[in-house]
Parts: sequence; structure tokens; C-alpha cells
Amino acid sequence: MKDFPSMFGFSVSHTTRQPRHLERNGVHYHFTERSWMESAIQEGKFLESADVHGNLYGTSIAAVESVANDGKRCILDIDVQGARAVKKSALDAAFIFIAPPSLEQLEGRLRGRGTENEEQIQKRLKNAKAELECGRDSSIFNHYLINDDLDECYSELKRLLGLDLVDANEVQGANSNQAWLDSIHGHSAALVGGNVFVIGGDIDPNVEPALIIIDTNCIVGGAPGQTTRLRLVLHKHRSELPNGNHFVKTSKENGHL
Ligand SMILES: Nc1ncnc2c1ncn2[C@@H]1O[C@H](COP(=O)(O)OP(=O)(O)OP(=O)(O)O)[C@@H](O)[C@H]1O
Ligand SMILES: Nc1nc2c(ncn2[C@@H]2O[C@H](COP(=O)(O)O)[C@@H](O)[C@H]2O)c(=O)[nH]1
Repeated sequence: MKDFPSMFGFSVSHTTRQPRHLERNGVHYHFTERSWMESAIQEGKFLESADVHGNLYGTSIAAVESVANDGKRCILDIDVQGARAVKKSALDAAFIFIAPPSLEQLEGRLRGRGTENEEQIQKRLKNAKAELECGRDSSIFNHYLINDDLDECYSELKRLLGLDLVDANEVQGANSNQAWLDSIHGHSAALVGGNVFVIGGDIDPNVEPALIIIDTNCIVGGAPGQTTRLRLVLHKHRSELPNGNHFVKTSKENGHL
């Protein structure tokens, strides 16, 4: 997420476990009371929840929506029970099981972290054994990664997601369109072939009007402030259009016009 901040956001889970040193409420987890969380689950506010290592963990619908509303793909760090539940949901997701190189190395890492007592370490190791068996279940997981060397594991993850082909600087640069979009004041709009064409504006009288194409085919939601997956194609000058100055619908490519 640090490398691709405009593409991915983290779903901040709720948990009843105590915060570790340096863990911040609302950033790493929403640390919460069990009674509050149980009620919220009953009220249908959670996409999934599970008892993991003796504490309650869960992904709230609001946590996922908050990432989706920013137009980003949501990353969930959840256990196997959670993965099973999400698999049954309507979410279009990729499931990646990340395994330690061995149980011995996991034990060494957990001890090295120094945040669990002996009983909790034993519980985590016992659960890890069971989880490792599920990790190879291809009816849940699309990919299985071994987290030996962290950098190598990350490179492999990027390869699986096709991110090795993405130029992170270019993705960052795409955000600069936002500033440009915000600066357009006067505009007119037309609906052509199921797409909204917005012609702006008075940025600079010496410059040709800008053109924005809004791909309406992929819009989700509709409640005020809740519309997501809007795709915009921005043309600063009409002459940049593939068909000169004509408003002709072109074939779809990568979800864009
Ligand atoms: N590639 C790695 N090399 C060294 N240490 C690592 C590596 N990956 C993770 N760790 C460390 O191992 C410890 C356990 O990490 P892990 O993410 O598996 O914990 P967890 O989420 O508590 O485990 P679980 O998902 O099994 O409940 C952490 O201290 C983490 O920083
Ligand atoms: N089912 C869910 N599992 C979750 C969620 N958030 C985290 N987790 C998993 O819990 C364990 C332990 O995490 P830790 O932070 O206490 O070490 C780990 O496997 C996480 O993946 C959740 O929302 N739902």
C-alpha cells in the first residue's frame, strides 16, 4: 500500500484483543469491547467475523466501504475462517494464503516479537498448524505464498497481482489529474452512448476546452456520497481525442473508454 497508495487501501478490522506496543486505534485495528462487537455483528454491521486465538476479530462493512469509496482496492488481512466467509459473500476478491517457511520459524518469529505469553504462543502455533492445512485448499485460495525472505515474498506478491508491470510513479502521477479536475469551473455535459461527456470550462480562455468522459457502465451505489467505481478519462484538449474533435464512442479498453 505504501508503494501503490492510490490503488490499495487497508480494511481496518475490529478486534477485542489488547493493543500491542505502537499499535494505534483506528490505524492497525479498531480495538473494541466484546459486548459492543457482538451487538454490532448481530445488527449485520460485519462482513465477516471470527474467534481467532481466543479473541474476536471482524471486518466491518464500513471498513470495506471506506476503502471502496476512495476508489481503491481493499486489502483484508484475515484468518482462514474469515477467508471462507468472504468467499461466500458477493465480493469479487483474490485470496492469497501467506505461510511461514516452517512452524519452527514461525515460533522463532513469535517469540522474537515478544508480545505473547507462553500459553498464547502455544495457542497460535496450534492454530497455525490447522491454518497451514487449509492454505493449500484451492477452493478458497487462489495463491499460496511462502514468506521466507520478506523482500522476495513481496516481489512474488506483486508478480501475482500484475503489479510488477505497473510503474508506481506513473500511478502516483495519475493523482495529479485530481488537482486539474478540481480547477475546472464552468462546464456543460451531454449523455452520449451511455457515457457522460463533460466539457469544461474556464481554466484558461486561451486553451481549448477540456473534455472529461465519465464511464457510467461501472458505477456502483447511488446513495448520496456512496457512488463508487466511477471511471474518468481526462482529455485536456479535445484534439487529444482518438477521433479528432468528434464525440465518438471508442471501444472499451481496460474498463476505460
Ligand atoms: N519474512 C519475515 N522475516 C522475518 N520476520 C517476519 C517475516 N514476516 C513476518 N515476520 C514477523 O513474524 C512475526 C509474526 O508475523 P505474523 O504476521 O505471522 O503474525 P500474526 O499475524 O500474529 O500471525 P497469525 O496470522 O498466524 O495469527 C511478526 O513479528 C512479524 O514481524
Ligand atoms: N477473520 C478475521 N481475522 C482477522 C481479522 N483481522 C485480523 N485477523 C487475523 O487474526 C490473526 C491474528 O492477528 P494479530 O494481529 O492478533 O496477530 C491473524 O491471522 C490475522 O490475519 C479480521 O477482521 N477477521
